[in-house]
Amino acid sequence: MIKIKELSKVYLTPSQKITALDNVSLTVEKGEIFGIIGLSGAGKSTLIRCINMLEKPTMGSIVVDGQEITSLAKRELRTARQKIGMIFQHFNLLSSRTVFANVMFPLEIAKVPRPEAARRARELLELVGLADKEGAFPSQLSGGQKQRVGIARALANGPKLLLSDEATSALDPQTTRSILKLLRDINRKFNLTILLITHDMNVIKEICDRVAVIDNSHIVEVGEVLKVFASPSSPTARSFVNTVISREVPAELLHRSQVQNEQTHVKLIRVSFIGPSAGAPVISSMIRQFDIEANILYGNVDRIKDTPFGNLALELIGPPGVLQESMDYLRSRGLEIEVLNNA
Ligand SMILES: Nc1ncnc2c1ncn2[C@@H]1O[C@H](COP(=O)(O)OP(=O)(O)OP(=O)(O)O)[C@@H](O)[C@H]1O
Repeated sequence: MIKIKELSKVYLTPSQKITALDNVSLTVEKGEIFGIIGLSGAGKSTLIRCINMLEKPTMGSIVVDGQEITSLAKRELRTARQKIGMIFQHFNLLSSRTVFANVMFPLEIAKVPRPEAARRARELLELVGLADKEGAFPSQLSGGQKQRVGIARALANGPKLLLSDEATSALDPQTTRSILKLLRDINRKFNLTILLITHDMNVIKEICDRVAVIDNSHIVEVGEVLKVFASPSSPTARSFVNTVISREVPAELLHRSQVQNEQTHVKLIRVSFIGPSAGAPVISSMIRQFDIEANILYGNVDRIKDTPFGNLALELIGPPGVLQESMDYLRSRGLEIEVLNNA
């Protein structure tokens, strides 16, 4: 649905040259919810504005739904934009228009005949759960309701792609969850591709299929959300994952000696497991099979989208060869293992 190749964006200000995106390549598949996460200033908004054709890239190519958008003429640009819906952090509703008239707005611009436009606007308000608010003005709505209007408006022209620019950042956690659930329902119902940018790893965890981590104008990691949570490979991804799930092992445990004596070593490992194959039976069968001692230091089970995701820190004590065999065994059963006291 989106193919970005070697995209760069440099802003020229009177005093300096700012590279907001540097050689970014990325593919978003049709029907997926793709999240881009990064700290403030990383380049997220610039990326979404390039995809939305609000910003012209300095270099590189962006293909949306088979069409190269970086070289479109004005008229083609208008038509291409109608295939892309967008929702915003601060909703961007027209305050002088009612809820109904806000949803009608893009349909008026697209010159859809009024009866058809009105039917579509009402259908969309029904879809977002605001059928009873069509005569209200934005100032009479809560934040969550305003974003629902924003979503209805973004869907008015039947876009193939929905872009979300920090759409839940101004909302409380409960409202955030309800808006994310609505986005997921819409994604499933219409097989609509959603690209969202956020600085909140909870948003990624809640609804995204894949995530790209952007740091300092570069994409530093891309992968399935479960995979990135289980084994983040870049320091930036690791610190985002740590904001959501506790993966920290107390320093005093990390610095304990690895060697009790020649025959008895200590390995501190982190085990991650994904899906219904909970880790516990695998761990207990490891303990039965190998002559080692295993102490659980901490453990938790979380959910990423609908999939259970567990994290366990274990201290394994035994002969070095047997420790290695037991870790190989865990890996052979599909668990991710990270040795924490390798120093
Ligand atoms: N119009 C502009 N002119 C000059 N510099 C800009 C412009 N827009 C963005 N920048 C700069 O480009 C870099 C990336 O900004 P961008 O807004 O894309 O980051 P971001 O990840 O979206 O941050 P935030 O989460 O704070 O919105 C920053 O250094 C920013 O100051």
